[in-house]
Amino acid sequence: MSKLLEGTDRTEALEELSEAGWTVEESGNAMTRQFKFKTFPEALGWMVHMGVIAEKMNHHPEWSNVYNRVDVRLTTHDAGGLTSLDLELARKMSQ
Ligand SMILES: C[C@H](O)[C@H](O)[C@H]1CNC2=NC(N)=NC(=O)C2=N1
Repeated sequence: MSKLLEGTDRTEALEELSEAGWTVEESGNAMTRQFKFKTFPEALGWMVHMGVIAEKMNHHPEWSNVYNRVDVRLTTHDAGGLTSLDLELARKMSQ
């Protein structure tokens, strides 16, 4: 099971991801970002693409889609907070 992020590793990683548009929830246990696409098919295609990646990682986002928007929340349920898996998936989503 992945360990919770702590200390400077956590601080530096979350600073990097905040520059990529991610926001850490008040609890500190999850991070969120909204993705906007030109069309619904584009948003759906991105979800399918990221869904394959998430399944390969065995680490799955909490997400919702409205037309061309996808709202994503990342947290590691098994650990009860943010781990390196959340960072890895956030980086892949942010490419
Ligand atoms: C049994 C299975 O490995 C676990 O439930 C995996 C699946 N995907 C997961 N995704 C996320 N975000 N957190 C988890 O703890 C998690 N655990």
